[in-house]
Amino acid sequence: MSIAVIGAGAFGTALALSLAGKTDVTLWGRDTAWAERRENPRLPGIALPRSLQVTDRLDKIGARTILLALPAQTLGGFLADHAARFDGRDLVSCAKGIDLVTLNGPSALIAQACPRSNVAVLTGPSFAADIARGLPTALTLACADAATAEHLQRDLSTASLRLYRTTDVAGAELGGALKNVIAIAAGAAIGAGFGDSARASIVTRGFAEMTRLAAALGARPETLTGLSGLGDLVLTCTSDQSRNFRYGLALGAGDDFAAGTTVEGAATARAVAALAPRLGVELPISQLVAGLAEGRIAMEHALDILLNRPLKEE
Ligand SMILES: NC(=O)C1=CN([C@@H]2O[C@H](COP(=O)(O)OP(=O)(O)OC[C@H]3O[C@@H](n4cnc5c(N)ncnc54)[C@H](OP(=O)(O)O)[C@@H]3O)[C@@H](O)[C@H]2O)C=CC1
Ligand SMILES: O=C(CO)COP(=O)(O)O
Repeated sequence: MSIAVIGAGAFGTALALSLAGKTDVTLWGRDTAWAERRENPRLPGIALPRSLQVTDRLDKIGARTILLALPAQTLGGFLADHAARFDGRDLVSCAKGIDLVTLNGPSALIAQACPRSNVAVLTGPSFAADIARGLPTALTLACADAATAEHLQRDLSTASLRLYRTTDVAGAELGGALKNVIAIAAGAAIGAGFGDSARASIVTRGFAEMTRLAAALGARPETLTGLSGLGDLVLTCTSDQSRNFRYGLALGAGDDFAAGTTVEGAATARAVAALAPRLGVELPISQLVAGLAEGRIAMEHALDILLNRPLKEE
C-alpha cells in the first residue's frame, strides 16, 4: 500500500508524517524548498523522517490512495488543472469548508472533477500540531461506498489515529466545514469580553444551526452529533490552537489578524449565508459571522442582532 498527500500545509504534512510510520507516503507541495531541512515552516518544530518522501512533481505521485489536504477555496482551481491525473484513484478530502464559487463541499468538487474515483472525507477533531506530535485522537472517515469506507478506515488508522467510518459523506463534511463558522463566533464572543456563558450559548445554538443546514442539504442529523460535528465543534470553539477561533478573538477585540492565515470559516460563512435563503433555513449566527467577515456588520452591533431576534421555542 502507498499513500500520497496533496498539499504540504500544516495538516497535509501532519497526516503524511503520521501515516509514514505505517506505510510508504509521498507528500506533494507546490513549494518544497524546505524539504532538505526536513522541517516545514507550516509545521514548525517538527522533524520529518527521511522515510517521508517530499516532492513538488505531481507526475511522481503513483499511489492508489490520495489525500487532498488543500484549503477548500483553492481546491476547485487545483482540480481544474490536475484532476485528470487522479481520476480513478481513491480520493480522500481533508478540507473543511464550502466552496464559495459553487456552494459545494470539497467532496462534490472532487467527484465532479474525477467521476471514476471513489471519494471519501477524513474529518474530526485534529489539530495538525497534535497529530504531528503523535498525540491521540479519533476521526471520521466517510465514503458512500461502504467497502471503500472499510478499506480506507483500515489504511488510514494509525497507532494514534482511531478512525470511525460512516457512509454519510454530506453529514461528515458539513460538520467539519460549519464548525469553523461557529468557532469564529465563539472566538468573537470571548474577544469582545462577553464571557464563557455567551460562548456556551453560541456553541449550542451554533450546533442547532449546523444540524439544520446539514439536514437541509441531505445529511443525517445524527452524524452531526459525532466526531466530525460536535467533536470538532467543541475542540475548535475552546482552543486557541484554532485559527478560526483566534480570528474570531481578533474580530471581537478589534485587533489585527495575520493576513495569509488559513481561516476556512470566513469564506464558508459567506457560502452558508448564500445557501440559507435558497434552502429556507434560519442561520442567524452564521449569517452574522458572514457580515462580520465581510465588514458589513460592526462588532458593536453583533450582540443586539442576536439578542433582539423574536423570542421562540428552543
Ligand atoms: N491545520 C489544522 O490543524 C487542520 C487543518 N484542516 C484542514 O486542512 C485544510 C488545509 O489546511 P492547512 O494545512 O492547515 O493549511 P495551511 O495554511 O497550513 O497550508 C495551506 C497549504 O495549501 C497550499 N496551497 C494553497 N493553495 C494552493 C494551490 N492552489 N495549489 C497547491 N497548493 C496550495 C499552500 O501552499 P504554499 O505554502 O505554497 O502557499 C500550503 O502548503 C483546510 O481545509 C483545513 O481546514 C483540517 C484539520 C486540521
Ligand atoms: O479543524 C481543525 C481541528 O480539527 C483546525 O481548526 P483551525 O483551522 O481553526 O485551526
